[in-house]
Order: sequence, then C-alpha cells, then structure tokens
Amino acid sequence: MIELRELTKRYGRTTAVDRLTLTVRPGHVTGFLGPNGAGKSTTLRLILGLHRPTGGTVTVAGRPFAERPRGLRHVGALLDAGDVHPGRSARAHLAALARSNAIGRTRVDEVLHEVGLATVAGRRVGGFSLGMKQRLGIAAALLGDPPALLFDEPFNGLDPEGVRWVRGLFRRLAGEGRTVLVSSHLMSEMAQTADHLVVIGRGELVADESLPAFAARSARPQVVVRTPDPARLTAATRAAGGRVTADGDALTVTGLTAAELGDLAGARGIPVHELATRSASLEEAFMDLTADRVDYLAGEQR
Ligand SMILES: Nc1ncnc2c1ncn2[C@@H]1O[C@H](COP(=O)(O)OP(=O)(O)OP(=O)(O)O)[C@@H](O)[C@H]1O
Repeated sequence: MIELRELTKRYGRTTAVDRLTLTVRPGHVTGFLGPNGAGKSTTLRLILGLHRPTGGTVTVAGRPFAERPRGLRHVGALLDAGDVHPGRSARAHLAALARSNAIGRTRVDEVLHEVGLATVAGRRVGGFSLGMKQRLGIAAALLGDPPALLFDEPFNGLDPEGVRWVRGLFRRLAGEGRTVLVSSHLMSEMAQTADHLVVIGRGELVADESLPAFAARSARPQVVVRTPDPARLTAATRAAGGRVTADGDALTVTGLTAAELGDLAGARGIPVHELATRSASLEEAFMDLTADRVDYLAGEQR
C-alpha cells in the first residue's frame, strides 16, 4: 500500500505536485494518468524518496521508502529505461543491483528469462533498442520480488507483442496481491491495462476511481444532428435545456435524447438530415476532465 497525504513539491515557482492525497492499494493495477507535465514522474520520484517533498508525506507499507535498506525488496521501479551504463551487459547491470540489495545471484537469470532477454544477457546495453531497455528496466523492478512496483511510461518503445506481454505481467503481479502503479499520458493504454485510475492535472488530483466508474462518466450519450439551419436548431435546443457544440452543419448535443431532439426540430419545422446517438470514448472523458489543466496544447487549440 502506498499512501500520499497532502503531498506537495514545488520547483521555484512551479508547483509540480499540489496537495495530493491518495492511497494506492494492493491487488490492483492502478493507472496514473495525466497530460504532459501533470506531475506524474515527480510523484513517483517522491514515493521513492529521490526528491524531498516541499510538504506532506508519502509512505510505502507504512514507512517512508528512503528509510528502508535493500530498497529493491520493498519497491521495484522503472523510471527511466535509458538510465543504464551503456558499457555494461544486461546481466552485469542486474548483478550489480542484486549485490547492493543482498539479492541472490540466481534471481538475475530468472528475471532475464522472465522479460525475454536471456539470449542477449551478455550484450552491452548501449546496443539495446528502447524496447529492450524497457524490458531490462522491468527486469530490475522485478529483481527483489517486491510487494509494490512503480512503472513510469512502461509502454514506450515496445512493439505490440511487448505491450501485450507487459499488460499480462501487470495483471499477474496485481493478482499476486502486489501494489502496481503505472503512469501514462495516454488513456488508450490505460483502458486495457488498469482496473483503477488516478488522474492528475497540474499536480492536483482530478479523479480516483475504478475503471468502470470512470467509464460511466463517458457513458453520457451525445446526439449528433445535421441540419441546414444550425443556428435555429441550436437556439431551440438550448431553450429546451440541451448543451450544444456546433461544427458547421453538425451539432453535438448532450442533455436531450435523439427522440426529444427530433421532435423538437419537427415541431418547429427545422429540417434534419441526420440524427444519431453515440457514446463518448474514455479518451474524450479523460480530455474533458483535464481540459482546463493542460500545460502543453497544440497552438490553435490554446
Ligand atoms: N527538476 C525539476 N526542476 C524544475 N521543474 C521541474 C523538475 N522536474 C519537473 N519539473 C516541472 O514540474 C512539472 C511536472 O513535471 P513531471 O515531469 O512530473 O510531469 P509528468 O506528468 O511526468 O509529465 P510527462 O508526461 O511529460 O512526463 C512540470 O511543469 C515540469 O516542468
């Protein structure tokens, strides 16, 4: 279990993490989502004691992580897959980590095998692809057989087979009762990976709920209607309590059903060329939720 209480980190005038209070529970894959710059990596570093908080506390299994000797036995983490000495072999890299954490040497070959790097274990890491480095980072996280695991953007550089493997691995680790926290800025990745979601924006907590609860947010149906008279239909829809966004002759409406909208248009003699109901995607629910907390938007949208 990982517990954050009012956790805050400021860098000069930037508040990277803002009074974050949440509990990451064992037995789940918790997706840690937020747009670029939301504060995900900073939070993971605070959990690991790599940065000191400006305020608040964070504990792993009841204690600050930095107080624990042989840390890899308590928390395994993949933060930056590129952060490995390029001249070392994969096996030597893991062996050094094992030694400094009093982990038996046989474990090195076990995890190399588990992540699919056994056949290249003697090769220099400098020649590894990003996907291979991600696998090595995952091997390092698994090395101490820890009860809690943190992964920062673990899908980067993985091919589809790798992505599927990582998803299966996370589910298995959670199924064994471990605490698994996985950061990503892509909802699409998390939708198929996590069963619980924590969403942050500009360092603040925006959502902390199960995936089905999050999906229910996006279940709010929208009606898309095409009309040669969008101005009149927009006014009539708003007067009837609907919310409208217009894009040329297409209106997207929430708050009214397709039947209500069709009747409304018919009663006023407004022609309708198309009328359809659709559900918003998880991706749209995520963007809706974080829309006013995005630091880096493409120029025209700003
Ligand atoms: N060492 C640092 N010094 C100054 N500012 C920092 C430092 N680390 C992070 N920040 C700032 O804190 C904010 C949060 O950054 P962080 O890397 O934690 O976000 P993130 O959610 O992981 O983003 P991304 O998805 O882009 O990796 C950003 O505004 C970033 O510029």
